[in-house]
Amino acid sequence: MPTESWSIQIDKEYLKFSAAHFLIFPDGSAERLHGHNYRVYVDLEGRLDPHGLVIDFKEVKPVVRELVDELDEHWLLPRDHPELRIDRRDDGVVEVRYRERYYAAPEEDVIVLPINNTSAENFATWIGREVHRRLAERFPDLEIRDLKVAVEETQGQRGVYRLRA
Ligand SMILES: Nc1nc2c(c(=O)[nH]1)N=C([C@H](O)[C@H](O)COP(=O)(O)OP(=O)(O)OP(=O)(O)O)CN2
Repeated sequence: MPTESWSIQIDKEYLKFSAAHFLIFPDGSAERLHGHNYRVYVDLEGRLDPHGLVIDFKEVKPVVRELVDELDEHWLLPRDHPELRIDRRDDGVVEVRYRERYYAAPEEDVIVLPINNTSAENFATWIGREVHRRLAERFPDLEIRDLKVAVEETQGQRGVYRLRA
């Protein structure tokens, strides 16, 4: 028996954020601190309502937009890496230590995310869970069957998170 499904896809040039990061590799080596213009893509599968909509694009885009705006122009740090230390000083400076490295930055420039490495996959995970949480909160009747969020770090390479209900 064939099954049918419906989804919306959001791929907008303005759904992007610029951020600094460094990735830590499995052998413990780490990239230099550098930045990317990340782009975010969202696919959402749900029930088709009597008006022929899964959900109005206009309801989803602001949720993604507010997330990318929150991340934009920050240094993104992983809270849960086992060897990276992040300390907030009383004078509003964040100190970051990784092995022999030491950095200090104003706390308003830094966002510490609940991830273990600043990979595109982990950014997609954090954004995907937040999109799901915020949509569920704002649209309690929305039935999300499948949500896919991709984060493109450099052109043509993306980390993808998928949540299936
Ligand atoms: N699975 C992942 N692998 C890598 C990630 C990641 O997020 N997930 N990230 C990086 C780097 O942070 C990096 O900035 C991208 O590196 P690279 O592949 O070298 O990117 P380029 O587009 O500059 O590479 P080209 O040589 O132009 O193809 C690394 N790996």
